[in-house]
Amino acid sequence: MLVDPTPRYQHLHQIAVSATQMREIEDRLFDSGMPVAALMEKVALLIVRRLKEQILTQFAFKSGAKIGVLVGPGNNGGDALVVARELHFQGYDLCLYHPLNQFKELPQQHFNYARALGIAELESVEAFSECDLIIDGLFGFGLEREISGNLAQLVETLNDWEKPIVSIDIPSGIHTDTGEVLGTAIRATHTFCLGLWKLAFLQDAALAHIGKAELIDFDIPWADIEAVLGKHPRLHRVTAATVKANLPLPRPPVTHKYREGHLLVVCGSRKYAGGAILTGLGARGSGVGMLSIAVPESLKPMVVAQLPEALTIGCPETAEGAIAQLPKRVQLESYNAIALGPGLTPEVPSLVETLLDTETPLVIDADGLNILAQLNPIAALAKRRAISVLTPHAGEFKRLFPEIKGDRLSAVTTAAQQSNAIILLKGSRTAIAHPNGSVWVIPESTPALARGGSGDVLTGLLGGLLAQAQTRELPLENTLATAAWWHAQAGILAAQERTELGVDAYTLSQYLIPALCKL
Ligand SMILES: NC(=O)C1=CN([C@@H]2O[C@H](COP(=O)(O)OP(=O)(O)OC[C@H]3O[C@@H](n4cnc5c(N)ncnc54)[C@H](OP(=O)(O)O)[C@@H]3O)[C@@H](O)[C@H]2O)[C@@H](O)CC1
Ligand SMILES: Nc1ncnc2c1ncn2[C@@H]1O[C@H](COP(=O)(O)OP(=O)(O)O)[C@@H](O)[C@H]1O
Ligand SMILES: [K+]
Repeated sequence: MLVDPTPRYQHLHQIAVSATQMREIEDRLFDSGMPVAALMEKVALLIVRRLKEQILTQFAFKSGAKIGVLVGPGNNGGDALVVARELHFQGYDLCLYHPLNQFKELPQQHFNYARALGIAELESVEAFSECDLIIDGLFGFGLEREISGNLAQLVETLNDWEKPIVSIDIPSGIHTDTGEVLGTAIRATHTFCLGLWKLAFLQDAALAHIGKAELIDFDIPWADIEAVLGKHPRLHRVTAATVKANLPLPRPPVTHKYREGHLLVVCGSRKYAGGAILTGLGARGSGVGMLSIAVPESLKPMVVAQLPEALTIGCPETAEGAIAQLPKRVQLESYNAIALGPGLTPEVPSLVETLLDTETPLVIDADGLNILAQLNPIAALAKRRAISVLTPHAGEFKRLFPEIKGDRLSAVTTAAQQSNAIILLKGSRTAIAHPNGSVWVIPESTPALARGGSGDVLTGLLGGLLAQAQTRELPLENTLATAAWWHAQAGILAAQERTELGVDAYTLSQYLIPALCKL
């Protein structure tokens, strides 16, 4: 079974669908006998309820407030017309604008009734300038081509006013799957996503348009979801519920430090010493049983001062102060995981080649990725027998996989399949793709993390959890998703307490444990 219907709410938030999948699921509902008009009515009433609870109270709109409704030709417009009718009955001052003259049959009926009720119809969008709130029911998941000409102008005019805009299902102009702006798109302050999360809500490209997002559950039967997505959906929205079941907690009462994972961090150079410290602090936050840190010999006293619990390995260094090689006594196979990259400098490719040759799971970041990019990454990774987790940001991703184009979710999926490695593509909505095709996305984060060093903390945290997962036999996919979710939550908590400007990478590492306590 994909889902147990009892905790519906939890499971509903762990999946997301494409426009095609949504249409297939809806068709199953209609084929089973649910009347389209009844569903539209139900959805619209749920929207009205949340509008009143959330938005109309938030902006202290009394009944009588003026609300403009932008109505499109399809069912998205139909939803908007039912919402308009209900708000009209509840005493709000409604006006409609429908820029396209044709309607599908059901929206046409709702339009006729709205007209019969005397709801005002506007000749142009300009009159919306007097509205307190605008509802966007222009296009939903049926939009397939670019918005252009007068329609595009209209959308831009609405955006320029910077009024509160509530989009129904998806901001009009956003591609439901890729999140791309098709010509132009509504910049909503709130979006009510209907039924199931659409992929666009997990794409960086759409985020500036979505505003605050909320899912409106209209009781799609699980059997229909499962029939379309399969028993094991490939796309996972990572939530607190995913994570709770996959932390290396509680620890067994009888254990010892090596049974709780031994991570080797290979990071830092004289030029970029901080990378080693931040990666070490991320690893410390993971609770890993034993932490070893290999750094250039000259950095050893600094690392000992910052991370006294770690076993610090001083390495021979180049004239520039990069690690030249690992000391011979270091047995790479004795570690449960190795995290490498932050602060290494691109100077010594042979170091990365040595690490790639091991049969120990690797987390590769930053300069580790830059070196890998020069080595023909696909060939280098194909030779590996153990797990490789690559953690590129968008720039590093391009250097590693210059041929792969397309939206973030499909690009990261392709990269994992081509390279036979796990690719964690960092960004506002970090996505982790596995060679078997499954993708895990972190749906909630904070721009406070857009700051030098936050990725280094993630590398350490990932490495530490991966090492623990190896000894505790925790599921790999869930473990990596847990690390990325936890990192984002630490950022969110730190930003709540210290503002988005108060989340430097060191501070972020100090919020890992408080974020866990909150969970
Ligand atoms: N089924 C249900 O009861 C439920 C459905 N729901 C709601 O239905 C929505 C999906 O409805 P939908 O399939 O009717 O598509 P929608 O997004 O309204 O737009 C399609 C229309 O726009 C037109 N058009 C497209 N692009 C255009 C362009 N660039 N410029 C101009 N025109 C363009 C296109 O024209 P055509 O391509 O056919 O020429 C077509 O007429 C969904 O998002 C949700 O809100 C939910 O409430 C759940 C219950
Ligand atoms: N706008 C954003 N919203 C949420 N998270 C972000 C945003 N920008 C960056 N991040 C996160 O911050 C981290 C930055 O990592 P990275 O780019 O490697 O920086 P560095 O190498 O300086 O540590 C990643 O985890 C990324 O997902
Ligand atoms: K819309």
